[in-house]
Amino acid sequence: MAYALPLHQHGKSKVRLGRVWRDGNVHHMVEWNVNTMLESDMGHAFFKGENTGMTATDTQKNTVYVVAQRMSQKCTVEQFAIALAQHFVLTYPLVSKAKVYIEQKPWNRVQMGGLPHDHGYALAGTEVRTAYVTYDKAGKLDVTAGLKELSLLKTTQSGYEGFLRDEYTVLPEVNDRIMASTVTCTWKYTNQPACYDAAFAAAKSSLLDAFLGPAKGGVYSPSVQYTLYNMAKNLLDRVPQSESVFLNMPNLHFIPVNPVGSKFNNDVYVATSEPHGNIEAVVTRRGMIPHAKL
Ligand SMILES: O=c1[nH]c(=O)c2[nH]c(=O)[nH]c2[nH]1
Repeated sequence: MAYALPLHQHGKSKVRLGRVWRDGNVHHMVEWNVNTMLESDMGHAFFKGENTGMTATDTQKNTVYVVAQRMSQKCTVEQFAIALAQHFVLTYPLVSKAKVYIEQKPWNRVQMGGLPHDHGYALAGTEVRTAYVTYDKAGKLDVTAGLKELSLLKTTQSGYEGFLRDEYTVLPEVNDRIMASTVTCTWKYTNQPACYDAAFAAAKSSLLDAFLGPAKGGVYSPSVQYTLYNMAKNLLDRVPQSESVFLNMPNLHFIPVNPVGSKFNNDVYVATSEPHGNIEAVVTRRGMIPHAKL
């Protein structure tokens, strides 16, 4: 039997990275999901099991981080994709064509009080507003408002230090890291607000303000736990009709990368969502009954 190999290619999929360019206190951040695919003169790998001259997919993944770091000026996803594709073709003699497909997450700089935040981002168009209502024969009405999938990120003003260390602990202590979360929050009303829309707007901005801090400079977070508690307190302060707040905040890790042949320079991160930390709490006004997790 004679066989043909009309197509072969190999690449790395879902190389997720964060890239931060720091211009003084003002930071620019992108999150990219990169997929590479190389067409190359590698028939011998298929026919004979010989890998000579093959650009391993692991090398392709490492190269994504290296080229991301080399983009020393803030660049577009197209410019990065061009640099990466050209690198593969110009570096490896057997590669005839590089195909680079990238998806960019819609992280947008948050506007706070009309000012662009120095280092605070929110994911566009993901947030869902929720309402949970019960009403019984005795005429008792309970209204629990909320939101979910509110994704927030800050490129600095976050750290995590002083935690228990034992033989299972390898996490380094840091006083500067990216903090990102997809917030779920519900709050139960003791009294019904005159306007649910206005109460919702106040609740949402209380969460954003406590997570990100002021547009200029932000606010330091020593942990997701501390920030979560401040977000809940802020909501209780600014929405006087609320009595109990539930918050769930996954800790979506951005892990510093040492690109091959170089060092982490507060610039390139592996963007992950699995596994992730998960922090949640109910915060009430003193004496109030906490509402159940929905
Ligand atoms: O803010 C954090 N809280 C944690 O509980 C935790 N655990 C961890 O590994 N990193 C972090 N960060």
